[in-house]
Amino acid sequence: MTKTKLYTLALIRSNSNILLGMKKRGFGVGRWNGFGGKVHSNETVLEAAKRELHEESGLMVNELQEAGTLRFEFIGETEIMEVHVFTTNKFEGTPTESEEMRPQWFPISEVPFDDMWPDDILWFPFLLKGQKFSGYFKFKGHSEILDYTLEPEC
Ligand SMILES: CNc1nc2c(ncn2C)c(=O)[nH]1
Repeated sequence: MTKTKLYTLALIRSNSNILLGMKKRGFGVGRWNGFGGKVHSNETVLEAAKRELHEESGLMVNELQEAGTLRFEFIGETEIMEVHVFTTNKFEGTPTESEEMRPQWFPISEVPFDDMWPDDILWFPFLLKGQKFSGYFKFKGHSEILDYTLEPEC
């Protein structure tokens, strides 16, 4: 019986740059990614997104725009990861390295997809255009996508 677990992912923009973090440990270690994590039972998805962003990057935000939803299945695992993706270009603070993440600004034209989750290159164009999206990815291990669906959502 598969169960869905909620996660958040926040991508912060500033002009033509995007803030990514190098994951220093745990799930996705060694890859650049947005900032996020698990949703606790006593908080909303939006509250979790803001909390995780601050914990991992030091940035504070008042608002986050919903950018899309990604669901991940990993062959052999019963949990479906449901990742709620957010974005904003309004934030306070300076990106600060945490135990989890080493933040770095990248020009949009230089997003290091080769060192990111393999699905990112597929849905980033929707994010960058401000087109909401919904995707489902079936992974074998952490680097092979067996199949996927990805569509714009209004
Ligand atoms: C499995 N692919 C994937 N997983 C992510 C991502 N961000 C957070 N998590 C847990 C991502 O971009 N791709």
